[in-house]
Amino acid sequence: MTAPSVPQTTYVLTLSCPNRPGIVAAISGRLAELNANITEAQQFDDRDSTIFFMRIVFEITGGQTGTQQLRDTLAVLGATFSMEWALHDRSVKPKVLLMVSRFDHCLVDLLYRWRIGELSIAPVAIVSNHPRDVFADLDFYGIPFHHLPVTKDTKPAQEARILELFAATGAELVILARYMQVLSNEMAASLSGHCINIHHSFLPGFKGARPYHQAFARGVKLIGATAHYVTRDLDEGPIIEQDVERISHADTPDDLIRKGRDIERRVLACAVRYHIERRTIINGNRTVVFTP
Ligand SMILES: Nc1nc2c(c(=O)[nH]1)N[C@@H](CN(C=O)c1ccc(C(=O)N[C@@H](CCC(=O)O)C(=O)O)cc1)CN2
Repeated sequence: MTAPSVPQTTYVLTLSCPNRPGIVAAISGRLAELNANITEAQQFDDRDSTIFFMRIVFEITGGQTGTQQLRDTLAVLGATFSMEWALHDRSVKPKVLLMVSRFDHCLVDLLYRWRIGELSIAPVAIVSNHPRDVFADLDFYGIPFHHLPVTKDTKPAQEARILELFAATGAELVILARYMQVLSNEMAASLSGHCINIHHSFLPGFKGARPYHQAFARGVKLIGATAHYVTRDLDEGPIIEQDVERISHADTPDDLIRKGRDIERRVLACAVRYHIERRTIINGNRTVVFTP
């Protein structure tokens, strides 16, 4: 008769704290006491800010008691080292709220990656400032769609409804998949660290609403896309991922928009994956990204 299998959980621990000797030894020592098996460990010591960053993936056997004991141990470590830490059970798919305006290429790409199991998310809502019929030929696979048109007067109320939806669905990430409304300072603050935007330029170049036309007018030879955490300052948030492609004098603005779609899709998908795999830690107006 086979022994009942003890549940095994894989956790991702991310942390940051003022740098000092002994942090890694203390953490790995405590995890060893809990019979945790570390499978990945990455660290970065930011000399500029003197902050230490770390990401640890480990497996631990044992049910609920294990988790609470683990959290208690980390709380003590956190107090000892003045640590900000987050523990994520890797089997839990993060609930995600997707936002889009008229251009749906990034939304469709994310939904495809989710549907084939490449992106381990749980989409809970799609929000647009345009009506459902703008996306008439798109299948949203039963994900609730919310049409929240935004004008100068309705913006505060519509943003409040988005935050209500965020809370009611238990979402932990908002993805601006070409959502072309500037979020208010209050909205950006409420979603701080939980909202990723795809900007269709290689930031810091060509901020704002029409970057491809700006790029064409400037005559650049490379175009790009940037995924960043959203802050109150438009297109200024901590960058998670960027990519570029070479273009030529022969490319029209429409050519740039076409070539840009592919860059936007892959940059946003990559940034979302890094975020949900807890590979990103915000470091002031920058990020630490522990890439695979
Ligand atoms: N607080 C923030 N909100 C948003 C950000 C951000 O970085 N911080 N990024 C944008 C996305 N974006 C570029 O990536 C962007 C979106 C919209 C505009 C803009 O000027 N919009 C006009 C209206 C345009 C329209 O209705 O089509 C406006 O809001 O007046 C610039 C850049 C998402 N939000």
